[in-house]
Amino acid sequence: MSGTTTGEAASRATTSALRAEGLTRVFGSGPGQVTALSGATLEVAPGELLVVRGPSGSGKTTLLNLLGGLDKPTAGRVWLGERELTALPEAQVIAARRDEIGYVFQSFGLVPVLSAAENVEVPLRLRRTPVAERAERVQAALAAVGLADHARQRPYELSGGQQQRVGIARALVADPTVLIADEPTGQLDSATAALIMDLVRQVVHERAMAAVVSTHDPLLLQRADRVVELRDGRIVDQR
Ligand SMILES: Nc1ncnc2c1ncn2[C@@H]1O[C@H](COP(=O)(O)OP(=O)(O)OP(=O)(O)O)[C@@H](O)[C@H]1O
Repeated sequence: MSGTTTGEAASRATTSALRAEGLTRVFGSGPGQVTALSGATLEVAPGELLVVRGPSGSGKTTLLNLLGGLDKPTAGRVWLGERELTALPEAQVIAARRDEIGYVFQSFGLVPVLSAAENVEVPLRLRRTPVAERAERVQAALAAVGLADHARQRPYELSGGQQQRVGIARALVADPTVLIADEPTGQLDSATAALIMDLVRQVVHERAMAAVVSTHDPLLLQRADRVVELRDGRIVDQR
């Protein structure tokens, strides 16, 4: 029989898609040193939407960048499923970002000269998905965000909400296990923001992704399965 510790580790491995322990990030050195994040511990289950809230400068972007493997912590660890992301060599971190994590950005991050479909296709090109498979997956991802009829349009021909739908389709197309979205509604009016959060919630639940979404907007908190509140780089509330 396995001991308690092994049993706990096994059950955690099966229930949490993303986990962080004691995450700390210090920028700079000397008198200008800033502790952007201090000792953040959290976990996110598959199909769970975790919203990170907090005032400007509280450390939301710093936390999301660390969880998504876009930055390295000064101290602390991140696990992606059973693998410790923070212990992997850089090439494997890049592969994990490409294969297992979808990102959505506040400013959408679309390539202006590419159509909606070509933007959504980018992660599949990076993964060297066979050409024959790509078109089908791109169309399915656009349909999932309600943009099946906008595949050929360029970003400037789409509204802000539609552009963010393209951003979400791009994040979904490679079937990641984790979704990281930093202020995905920050550039949208409140009605569009609510629709985008509803969409994020729907796809996260349908596809059993572990999602971490940051927001300033208190109205969006009701879409969360769980909320983490940051103040001055510390988690002050988790519920
Ligand atoms: N690269 C960096 N170099 C120095 N300081 C940084 C850097 N990135 C963030 N900081 C500082 O760390 C703190 C947390 O910043 P962060 O961007 O994570 O906050 P935030 O909650 O996402 O803010 P906002 O809501 O305004 O985007 C701030 O004091 C910020 O100035």
